[in-house]
Amino acid sequence: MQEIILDIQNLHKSYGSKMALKGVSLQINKGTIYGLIGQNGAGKTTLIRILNQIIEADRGNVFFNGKPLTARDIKTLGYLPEERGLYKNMTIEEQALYFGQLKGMTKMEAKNQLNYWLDRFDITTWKNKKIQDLSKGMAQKVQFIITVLNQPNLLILDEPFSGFDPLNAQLIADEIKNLAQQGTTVIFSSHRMESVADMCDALSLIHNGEIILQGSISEIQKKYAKEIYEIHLVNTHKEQLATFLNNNAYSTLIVEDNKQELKLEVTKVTTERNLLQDILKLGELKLYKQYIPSLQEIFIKTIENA
Ligand SMILES: Nc1ncnc2c1ncn2[C@@H]1O[C@H](COP(=O)(O)OP(=O)(O)OP(=O)(O)O)[C@@H](O)[C@H]1O
Repeated sequence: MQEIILDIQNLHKSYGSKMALKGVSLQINKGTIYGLIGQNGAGKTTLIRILNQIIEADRGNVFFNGKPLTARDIKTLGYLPEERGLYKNMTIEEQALYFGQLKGMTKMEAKNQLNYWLDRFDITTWKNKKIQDLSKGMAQKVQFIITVLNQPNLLILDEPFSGFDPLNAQLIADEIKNLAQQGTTVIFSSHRMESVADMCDALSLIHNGEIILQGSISEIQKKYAKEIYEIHLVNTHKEQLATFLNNNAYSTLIVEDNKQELKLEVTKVTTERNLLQDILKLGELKLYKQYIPSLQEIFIKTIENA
């Protein structure tokens, strides 16, 4: 059975009259990568700041490993904030020792972990470089190392790929997946919806402080895939087509009608009718395919309908 590591119940948070979170609840299983997705201003950072205890919720509960989340748990968290915070005048090693010790590591533990990661990324020669001498992407890599240095149980990453070129973004993505495989639970927050499908096992889509879509990626895709069909027909019977279009059992969009071929996108509104039988009356079938929308399409439609 899956073990729930984080149980967030009915969180509310307002800034003055602005309600940033309006009753957010979600559960995250241990060792999974969980996406927090939403447009700018949706409430993602507010939720993350509550988890990191930078701010307090007005109402609601957070349970970590079955117990209320407290300041003690901070040492077992890793947080990569959207606004990165490294000391420009410190060397990478000084930085690692400083942040490692803040998280309760000994100097030796911090050094060992730093060496492990520098070696893993093949950048051992960087150890005594100052942050001010690094490129933006190099500094991002160091920030990632600092975040995972204490081998956190829960890793919270806010837009982890911003500032990385595609190659380095892939490198970091692989490391995140690797950590999850070893048992680290990862919260991955992003407004870039396309990067989520590849990374996450499950997600919550937040819109105006509320969760409007939630579940595992496969559940979400299955749910949306069920009802939509891509259909191409030739030699269409116009009258029967008109009847079909007016049939309440389907919502039909004509994608293209180029005389030779009619392309339809049909959504089943009820399960009572047999779509294939109905379609076969309309003409000669060239394509009948269940349409699986991309996550990004699902998100955009869900937000539009919210
Ligand atoms: N300190 C604050 N004071 C007042 N309003 C705030 C404050 N922080 C956030 N907000 C408001 O709360 C809402 C949620 O903001 P939040 O930063 O949580 O969104 P987000 O999903 O992280 O957005 P982004 O993707 O742009 O980082 C927004 O309307 C924002 O303007």
